[in-house]
Amino acid sequence: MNIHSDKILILDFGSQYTQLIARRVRELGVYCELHPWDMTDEDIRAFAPKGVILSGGPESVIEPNAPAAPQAVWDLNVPVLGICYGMQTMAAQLGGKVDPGSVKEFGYAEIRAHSQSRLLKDIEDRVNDEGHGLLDVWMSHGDHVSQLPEGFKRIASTKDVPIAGMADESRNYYALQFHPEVTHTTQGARIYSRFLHEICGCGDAWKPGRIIEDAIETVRKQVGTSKVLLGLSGGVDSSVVAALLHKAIGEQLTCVFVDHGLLRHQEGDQVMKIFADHLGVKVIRVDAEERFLRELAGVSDPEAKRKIIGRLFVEVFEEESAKLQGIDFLAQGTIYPDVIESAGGKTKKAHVIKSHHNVGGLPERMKMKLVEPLRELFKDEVRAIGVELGLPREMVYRHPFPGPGLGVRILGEVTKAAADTLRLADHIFIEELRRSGWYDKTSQAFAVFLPVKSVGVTGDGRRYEPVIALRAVQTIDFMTAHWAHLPYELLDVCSRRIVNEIPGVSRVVYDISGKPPATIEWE
Ligand SMILES: Nc1ncnc2c1ncn2[C@@H]1O[C@H](COP(=O)(O)OP(=O)(O)OP(=O)(O)O)[C@@H](O)[C@H]1O
Ligand SMILES: O=c1[nH]c(=O)c2[nH+]cn([C@@H]3O[C@H](COP(=O)(O)O)[C@@H](O)[C@H]3O)c2[nH]1
Ligand SMILES: NC(=O)CC[C@H](N)C(=O)O
Ligand SMILES: [Mg+2]
Repeated sequence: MNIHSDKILILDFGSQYTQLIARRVRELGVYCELHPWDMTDEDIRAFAPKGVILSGGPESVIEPNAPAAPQAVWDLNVPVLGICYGMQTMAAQLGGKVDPGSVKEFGYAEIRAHSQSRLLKDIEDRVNDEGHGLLDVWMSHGDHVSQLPEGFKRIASTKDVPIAGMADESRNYYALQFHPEVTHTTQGARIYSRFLHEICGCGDAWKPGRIIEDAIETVRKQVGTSKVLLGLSGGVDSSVVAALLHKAIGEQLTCVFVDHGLLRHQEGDQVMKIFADHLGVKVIRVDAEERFLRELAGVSDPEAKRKIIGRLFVEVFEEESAKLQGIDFLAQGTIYPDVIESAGGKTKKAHVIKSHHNVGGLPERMKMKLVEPLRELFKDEVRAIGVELGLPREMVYRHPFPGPGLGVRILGEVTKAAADTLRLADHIFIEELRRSGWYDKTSQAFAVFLPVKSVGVTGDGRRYEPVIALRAVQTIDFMTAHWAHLPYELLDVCSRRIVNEIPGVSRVVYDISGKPPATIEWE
């Protein structure tokens, strides 16, 4: 069976949890795609899902012109599951009624499951005296369904909301006011499994091993006997693409790894060791440190620095591909959140906060076709595939590292001396995070070089040297982030080691800014 043959369509009404729904569905072995709620009827029919999930959302169905599910959803003759707003719009569209509640439910709630529902049958945390199942769930709503549509029965209630779940089993329509996709809803995965596997009849073919087989087949068909070029950074996404393409097309793949002198401690050697030595991948290491540093000399504006680095990346790639000749394809590590975000981005009028370096500007000018084997995958799936392909865990689970590297972590002008100092400080910080078990509890952590001098005293001597700032954040999608509350003892060890082991540092500070208002990188 094809891994894409059983697929679920998730229509996004703007909930904070929509991506989480998609991840839960994927974890249960079912392929799904997430599309905006106003997807056209034609596209929905063409997608041919085995079931549809309507997400939650911030709007109220009571307002005029509130978002609604397209007609095709009701005409497809497949099961539909409405979550929160999805339940409310289902009720409103099929002839029921939704009212603003006098009691709003945010957070924990206890659900009482009502008898005979195919969706919730025997799924419970506890049973009450009358034999009804009770579930601990997570709620986040103001409105509620006050009158069931024709043909529906109530399948769940809370003490404040009489209709917290409903179903029309003859048509396979189900709806829940709570969010089964969040981990606080302890039976959430079982509820989704019931919907996907039993009600929609989906299999569980979407698994790392099968995804790899499928991707290999697709790449081979697409590429034929042509040559493919991949920019390999040693980061998670491009590393997994390299391992996958190596398996799919072997010698037809050439990777270009640009050592711009702004990499982490011994990173260049590590990348070469893993890919060229162990995995036998063809990797060209371009030593471009001098060129990058020369062009960056005297430049201190963050955007100007980013633009220079971006341009140099493109130049290096162009030069290398010209040398190789006959390259028809450019491989990229585009992943599903990139696709979702750039689709949403078309209508958004966002400010440019910082221009992320982008190898995506390359293909059109180089007339190469794109190979993007990770386009459908979330980061956790990319990681699972990386492990399956035999990449070392440390590489697959490492924190992301921006393309411009230390260039945006040395504030102001970038110099070799600053890069060397920062590399050492960063290395100490990461080493201590790993030692203490905090590396895996943070999403990204690094050191920043601040070119302000401050006075210190070591032994009996005076120091007048720059400052190192440490930053560690916890985040799911890197769009918002909390600063990590690292233990004082850990910060203490890092601070002492950095000042003792690196002569060019007088002082260490810890960044306690969230995003927003700050960004994760300092420039
Ligand atoms: N030093 C480099 N040499 C060659 N290509 C690079 C380099 N740095 C970045 N790239 C290219 O830019 C792309 C985007 O970088 P990005 O940091 O977003 O992804 P990544 O490095 O693959 O993974 P991660 O997000 O885990 O760091 C990479 O996939 C890679 O193709
Ligand atoms: O490949 C990249 N090229 C870039 O130019 C770039 N700038 C920021 N980042 C990474 O993006 C995430 C969010 O960072 P900010 O909060 O600083 O915008 C964080 O994970 C950053 O490390 C980049 N990644
Ligand atoms: N999380 C949701 O989907 C909320 C739905 C709707 N906005 C309400 O407040 O009831
Ligand atoms: Mg990277």
